[in-house]
Amino acid sequence: MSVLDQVNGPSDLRALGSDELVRLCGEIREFLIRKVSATGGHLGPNLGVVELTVALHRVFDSPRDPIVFDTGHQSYVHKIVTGRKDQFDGLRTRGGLSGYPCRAESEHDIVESSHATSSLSYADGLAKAYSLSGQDDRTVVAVIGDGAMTGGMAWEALNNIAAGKDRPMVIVVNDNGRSYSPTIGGLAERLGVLRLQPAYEKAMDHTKRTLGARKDLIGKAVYSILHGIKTGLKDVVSPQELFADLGLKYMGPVDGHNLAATESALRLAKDFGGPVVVHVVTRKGMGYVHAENNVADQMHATGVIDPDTGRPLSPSSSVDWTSVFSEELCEIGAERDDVVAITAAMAGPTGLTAFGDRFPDRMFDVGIAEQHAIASAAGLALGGLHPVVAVYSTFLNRAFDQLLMDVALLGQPVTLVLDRSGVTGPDGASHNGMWDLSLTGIVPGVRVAAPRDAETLRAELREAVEVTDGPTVVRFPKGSVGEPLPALETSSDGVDRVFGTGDADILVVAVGSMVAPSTAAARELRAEGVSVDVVDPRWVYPVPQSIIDSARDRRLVVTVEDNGIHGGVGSAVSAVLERAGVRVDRLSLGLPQEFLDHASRGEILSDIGLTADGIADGIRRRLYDRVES
Ligand SMILES: Cc1ncc(C[n+]2csc(CCOP(=O)(O)OP(=O)(O)O)c2C)c(N)n1
Ligand SMILES: CC(=O)[C@@H](O)[C@H](O)COP(=O)(O)O
Ligand SMILES: [Mg+2]
Repeated sequence: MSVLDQVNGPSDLRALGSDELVRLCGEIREFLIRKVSATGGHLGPNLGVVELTVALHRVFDSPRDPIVFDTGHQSYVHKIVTGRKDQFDGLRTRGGLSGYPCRAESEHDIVESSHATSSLSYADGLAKAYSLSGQDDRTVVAVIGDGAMTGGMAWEALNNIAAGKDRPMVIVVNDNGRSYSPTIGGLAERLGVLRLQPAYEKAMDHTKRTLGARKDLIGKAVYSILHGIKTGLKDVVSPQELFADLGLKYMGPVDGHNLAATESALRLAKDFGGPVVVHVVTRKGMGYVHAENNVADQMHATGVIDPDTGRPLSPSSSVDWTSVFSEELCEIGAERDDVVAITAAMAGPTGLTAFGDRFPDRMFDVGIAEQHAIASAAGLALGGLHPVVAVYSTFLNRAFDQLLMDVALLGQPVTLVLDRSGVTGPDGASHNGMWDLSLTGIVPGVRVAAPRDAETLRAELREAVEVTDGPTVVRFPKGSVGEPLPALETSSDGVDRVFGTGDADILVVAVGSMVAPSTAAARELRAEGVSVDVVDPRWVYPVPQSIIDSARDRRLVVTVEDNGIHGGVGSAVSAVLERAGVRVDRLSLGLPQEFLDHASRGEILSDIGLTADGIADGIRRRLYDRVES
């Protein structure tokens, strides 16, 4: 029987001896490689926290001592040792194990959002609650990556945590030197240099073990020389000063793959009885050569791969939205040297790597700091440039005020490119980009484009960077860009009719990725004698006048969008029609205002009815109050 077979909860970990623990960590690593290769997921981050997570659950008494994982993508080991190892075949699939902590799965899972940098705020709140309710014997534990530490909220929280000298809290900084790519900025440098001085660490450890025991002159002399080196470094790097200056105790750096060392550091920190930062140095992808050697992102997030080669089992042959954006931005960048790009630690996933390679001086990685990304873009625009900020749609939520008050209020020419708009799927509720059309819809002066295919993406991106008097947004979904959808006719204000004769009973206003299924639905309905026109506004905000004019003589005006149904394009169209005195029956099709459980994008859109059949049925129901059997 393997050691892992004996582990069905944290208490089982505490009964294991050191040899069994070494075996267990090896077995967990092999388990992760085998299982995550088959499902896809965050293989690299979880391989990096095997020993750390085992140590955490041996030292702390979860859930009494809550362990809050920041971002949560590195919580697979936590799930394995808290009784869910048998559920990994369904990882990130409908009805299967979530790829992030999930309160419904376990009492050991405290938070769920996959948005980085909120763990320390949760921890501060939990610690205050325990203090106020007389539960001072509970230690709050937060595990935050070096990448997540580049988010501003971390420093807002640390500022408050430092004031709670008597509130037990252990903040584990899991420092693997990377977000997707190497972590950037002053913090990374400070965390990094000590991390890169293993010789110093080994010398210090050796001294502590040998000479440190000697209280004579030699022992003291050698120890003080080494300590002097560390102190000497302090002007340059030492993170303990960084945290100590905030009034926080700092311990480290600790080798996060040395289980005994990590455990003893965590025990010391737990006994301290107040807030302690434990700086743990780990390696993303540890123990899997194909992850460790993956220079792009050390297998931060993989699809289904061959575990023996690390290569995708079914490499995608179709062109994806991100690649089309990446290529077009590079062409724009070659034509206009005032165009600059900003990423929030996701140059690769958002397609900005190529732009950065070609125009290194015009590419800024600001860390996981979307608020700073957009506010600094306003500064770049005020300085006469045209910044293009590429983020995942869901992360715009984090920086809405910066779009509204730092960009739009000043009418600054900033272009936001929102990748992963609409339903994303396997990453669960907090990763769906289902709020961006609602959020941007209330920004005065904003112009929002939703391309339907590669050609309209290229065109609308070019149109966006030509705008000089306010923010522009271009949003598109995850995955393949699909077949070209040519226009039959284009109105004077740029609205494309993609189906119908232009005088049909029903007008369908389809947004972006919903143009294709809406057109297929219209074809289905035409075969039943129902006349439908399908138009693509291309620029959905402000709502084009020709949409208003075209709605006047219709039996029904339908809007279809891959966005929450409240406050999106459907709401905007209804509002402008009402303001224009256009009385017409309306049907808004979109995502329910709910947190959608993880499943594939296709499964979720099908469940909701944002497919050709679903859209056709929605229209039939409105027309005849019946559904095609
Ligand atoms: C607000 C926000 N922006 C971007 C992301 C996308 N993202 C997920 S994990 C990750 C890197 C996290 O780096 P780090 O905190 O160092 O954790 P590691 O993967 O290295 O363990 C990023 C940028 C996110 N989850 N949340
Ligand atoms: C945890 C996180 O935010 C990202 O790693 C995300 O899982 C990546 O999503 P994509 O696979 O859509 O790039
Ligand atoms: Mg990291």
